[in-house]
Parts: sequence; structure tokens; C-alpha cells
Amino acid sequence: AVYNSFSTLPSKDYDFVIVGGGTAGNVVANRLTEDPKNSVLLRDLETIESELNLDLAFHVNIDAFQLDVPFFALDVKFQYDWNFTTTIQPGLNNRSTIMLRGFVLGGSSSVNGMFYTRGSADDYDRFAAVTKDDGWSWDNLQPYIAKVILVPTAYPEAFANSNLLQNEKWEPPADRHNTTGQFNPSVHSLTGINAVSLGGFPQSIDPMIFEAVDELGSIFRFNEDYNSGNPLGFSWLQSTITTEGRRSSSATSYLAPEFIARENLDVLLHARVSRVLPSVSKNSSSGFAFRTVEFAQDLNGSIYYVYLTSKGSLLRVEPGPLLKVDASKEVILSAGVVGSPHILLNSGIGDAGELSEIGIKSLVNLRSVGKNLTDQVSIINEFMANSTNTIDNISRNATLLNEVYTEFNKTGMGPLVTTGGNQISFFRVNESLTEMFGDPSSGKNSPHLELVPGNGFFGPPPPTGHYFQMATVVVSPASRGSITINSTDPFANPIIDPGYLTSPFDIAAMREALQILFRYTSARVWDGYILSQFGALANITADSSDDVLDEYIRNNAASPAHPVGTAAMSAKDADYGVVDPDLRVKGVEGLRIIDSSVFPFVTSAHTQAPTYAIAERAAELVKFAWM
Ligand SMILES: Cc1cc2nc3c(=O)[nH]c(=O)nc-3n(C[C@H](O)[C@H](O)[C@H](O)COP(=O)(O)OP(=O)(O)OC[C@H]3O[C@@H](n4cnc5c(N)ncnc54)[C@H](O)[C@@H]3O)c2cc1C
Repeated sequence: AVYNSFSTLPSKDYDFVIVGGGTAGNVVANRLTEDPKNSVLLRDLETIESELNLDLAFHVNIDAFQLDVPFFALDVKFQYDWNFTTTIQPGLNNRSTIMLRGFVLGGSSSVNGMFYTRGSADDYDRFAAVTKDDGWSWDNLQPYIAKVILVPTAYPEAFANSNLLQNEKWEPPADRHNTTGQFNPSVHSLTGINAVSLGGFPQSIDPMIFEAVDELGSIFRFNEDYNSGNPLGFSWLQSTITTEGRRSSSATSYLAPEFIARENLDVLLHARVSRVLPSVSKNSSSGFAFRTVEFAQDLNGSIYYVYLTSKGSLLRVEPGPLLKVDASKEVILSAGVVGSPHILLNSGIGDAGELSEIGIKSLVNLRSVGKNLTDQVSIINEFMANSTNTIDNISRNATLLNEVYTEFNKTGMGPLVTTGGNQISFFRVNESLTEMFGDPSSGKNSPHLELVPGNGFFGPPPPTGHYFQMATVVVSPASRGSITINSTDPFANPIIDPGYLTSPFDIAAMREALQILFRYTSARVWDGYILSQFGALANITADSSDDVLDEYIRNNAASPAHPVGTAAMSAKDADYGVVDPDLRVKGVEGLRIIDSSVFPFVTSAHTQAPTYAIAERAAELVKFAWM
């Protein structure tokens, strides 16, 4: 059941307390409560009601438009981390370098762009290599990847030879078009939790995208299914969108009504966790277990008591009491790439020197907490297009938007079931670059770069004109940032230094992405369609000097919101890392982390599918530990 306040929560003993009902947390809550013996308390920051408004796929664009924010921002509360835009990264001028996160049930899966990309087989094999745990390899993770998505009963014969456990939920696209040749059924599966489908509304540019690929050849090649472990080339995009054209988040799927109704699952909303509290342990090297969660029943932090003198002037302000809840077996932190390390640092788990400098008593000296923050970096490149059939029509015309919205509500179809583009593509940089800087990718079949076309302007379009856009993304970056704190107040904002473009490889790789963009848009099929480069893109060409390209890059670089790695897993005997390969916090008892913070490297793709897969395996590890 769902509770809005701790005071209404029934008094019972919980085996597990999960902090964060986001992408990973909901997977774990679902899987642990499959066993009626386990009782689980899942806590999160926001209301389930706001989640219910978020099931429209196209929502992302509409709300970005209405709210005038640089990235997908919906009618949920994001925490904007302004700190780092002012204190860090002075070389970057773009407001959208803000690192967005979804503070809502479903977490970032409730607010993300819904791209479903697993990354490459090499990505997971590198996880396995650095953790010395083959369980994280691509082959061994297949059952867990498959558990995430569902495949439609509409194509049973196509899936007859699927070599995966049938736990995925692949669904037909909203328009039920014939998808033969647009994906490889043998790498998907039929029965699972989270819906994934191909684009359910055709875009006028669809045929041109692949005509250009055929014409250009070489690195521009068709890849039937980028989720096969080998993502290089141009493919049809798969998204976490249902046949009804609705967002499939971890809240709508893993916490669907039949799961949230389980008697052994309690969900507490509006609970902001400040710390995990220690008790003595004889079984851990630090001498501590952390099975108590401290929290405030308020998104904004602790309740404050204001004391006034009899004359009404302010005497003092004191924080009110914080609440506590215990887990008899484990506390699982799933508060995401910022939240999980923030809670650890508040709790005295982190670099002992850095914590003592700000007056926090160090209980467990784990110097990697908050380090290794790895985000990708992206630029949206805009062109003017000779078309009247782009998404700009709906983005700027309220009457038309209402019409298609009505159509969507009636039929679950129409332009609102997609995010404005139906393809995705991945590339490696030229070898001269990896020879010069080293290769940050996970292997020869893994991309460094992603290019994503879109049939219209990204965000609010200019008042006139039609647009074609293509995002360029460095998906295997070498730059690293960090999450630190500078206050003993657990509700103070953490300091986020994403470190964008601090490695020379990343700038050079983005230059190369722009060169690939220029090559791609030079295909004959775009003659007469692409009219001109638009906005800042108009200032650069394929022949621009590195300095000119770098200025464009630094002025337009943005976060694609794929940060990972701040509580990274490492081998049991490694002297770095935050969690062991079973995702237990090193040196302590009773505390695990299950979310995107445990990735040791960013996967060479968008990060929700890998987060789901990791959470599925992690849930099994927890179950196994307490069998
Ligand atoms: C705007 C945006 C667009 C994106 N687009 C895509 C995309 O198209 N495709 C893709 O694959 N990936 C995308 N991503 C990334 C992907 O969604 C994330 O990598 C993934 O969802 C992270 O999952 P998580 O479980 O680690 O964290 P989250 O899903 O963010 O969950 C963390 C949860 O913890 C809660 N929480 C945090 N702190 C506390 C606290 N102190 N107390 C209690 N609760 C707390 C939050 O409310 C949240 O529910 C996008 C992300 C964003 C933000």
C-alpha cells in the first residue's frame, strides 16, 4: 500500500528498507516482495499522483515547451543543481549542463526520454572484468535484461527461436505497423515487466534517414537491432513506450497496481532520507552495520521549530526531530547517482580526510564515495528544413496540439506517442584519436559517439520555420567529475562537479561527431530538404578550425542526463570502489546500493536499460543472500 505520512504507516518490522522508489529501487521492491516472507518498506520523495500524469510519451516535448526549460522537464519536481553551473565548469555556457533527476516515484524513468538502449556486450564484459565477477558479463546478464521488457503476443512465431528467458515485454508499436526487419526478435523476449516498442508514429524523414545510410556506406550502415550487444550503425529506435503510446516507467511497470497492492510492500511518500545510522557489528571490517534509516517527512528537509521571544522577535530556529526506521535484514540505497553517495557522505561513509575537514565524523573510510562521476555530453544541432511536416507544427500551435491530444486520448495513437524521432545511430572515433589519447570505450564493438535525428526543433521552436535536428553525443567519455558535500546539514545540496569536457579526448571526440554529422547531412537525399544550418551551428563548417569547433562545443554542450558511477562496484580485493560485486557497501554490514551509481563505467548508451538489468540481478543477489 502507499502511505503519504509515516504516522499512518502500520507498525511492523521490515526485513528490507529501500531508499528511493526510482528506476532501480522499484525493481528491487517488486522482486523482493515476490516472496511473501519478505516485508519491504520503500520510501521516496514524491507523490504517486504526479506520476500518473506522466504516461504520455510525447509529454517530454510538450512540457519542455511549456516550462521553457532546456531539457525534458515535466510536471514533476526536479531538483536543479544550480551549484555546479556557477561554481564549476566556467568554460561551459549552456544552462542545460544542469544535471537533471526525477524526484518522483519511478525516479528518472518517470521523466526520461524513454530511449531503450542496452549498450554493448563489451560494456558488461568490462564490468565483469573490473569486478572479477563473471555474473556481470553480457552473456550472464541476458536473463536479467530479458526480465525487464515484454514482447508482444502479436508475434509469437517470430519469437519461437528466442534464446532468452521469456521475461521481456516487447509490445507492438502504437500504430501496429509491420516491424519486420526493424528489430531482431531473437534478442528480445515476450513476457516481462517493462514495455518496450518501436516508434508508433511515422515521421516524414524516416525514409530519408536510411536512404542517406545506403548512399554513404562505410561507417553509415544499417544495424537491424542495436540492442543485440553490437550497437554500431543506424537502427530503428526502441523506447519504453506501451502499445497504447504511454510511458512505461518503473512506477507504472514494476509498481503496477497488482504489485503495489502486495501486503508485504509498503510505499512511503514524501520521505527524504538524510542518513543511515550505525550500530555495532562483529562481522564487518569497520565494526559497523547500517540498518537504520533516518529521514524527514518532507521533501524540503527537516521540519524546523521557530522560537520567538514574548515580544515576537526571533530567538532561535531548531530543526525538528528526524524520524527513524530499521530494517532487520538490509537497507538498500537506490537514491540514484547523486542521492546514494550524498546519503553515504552525510552518514560518515566516505573519504575520512574530506569528511573531517567539514566536521563530519568518519565512520568508514571509503575514499571512492562520490568520485568517478561519469556523464556523457551532448549537443543538439539544428538545421532549417524544407518541409511543412515536422513536429514544430504541434510544438507551436496550441489548437493543433489540442487536436492531436484528443486523438491520443481517444485512440492511443497519433504524433504524441513518440518523442519526435524514430532512429538512433552509434559510431567509433577514428583510430588516430584513440592512439593519441587512449581508448575510453569498453572494446572494439563499442561506440564512442551517438547521433540521433529528430523531425523538428528540440524544445520550444522559433516562431517560424521548420527544422531537422541531430544530436551528437560522446557516449564513452574520458572525463570524470564528483559529488561532494560542504555542510554537516544533510539537507544541504550536494556539490555536483560533472567534469564535462575536462578530458581532451572528449572535446576531440565531439569534434569528430560533428564531422560525422557534416558527412551524413551531405548525402544527396538531404539536398533541397536541409536548407541551412541554424542558430549557433551556422557558425561552423566541416572546415572550421579546431578552435572554432571547440567554441561551438563549449557553448552548446549539455548533459544528456546519463550520470553514473559515484558508488562504483569493484573487485572484492580492490582498494578503490564503494561496493563489492554483490553491491554491498565495502567494510560494513547490512547496507547495499542498487542503482546507477554502482556502474564502474558508463555504458556506451542511455542508462535506463542497464540500470534495470543491474537491478534485476542485484535483487536476485539479495534474495540469494537471505535464502
Ligand atoms: C531528464 C532525463 C532524461 C533521460 N533520458 C533517458 C533516456 O531517454 N533513456 C535512458 O536510457 N536513460 C535516460 N535517462 C537516464 C535514466 O533515466 C537514469 O540513468 C536511470 O533512470 C537512473 O536510475 P536510478 O535508479 O539510478 O535513479 P532514479 O531513477 O533517479 O531514482 C532515484 C530515486 O531516489 C529518490 N531519492 C533521491 N534522493 C532521495 C532521498 N534523499 N530520500 C528519498 N528518496 C530519494 C528519487 O526521488 C528517485 O525516485 C534520463 C534521465 C533524465 C533525468
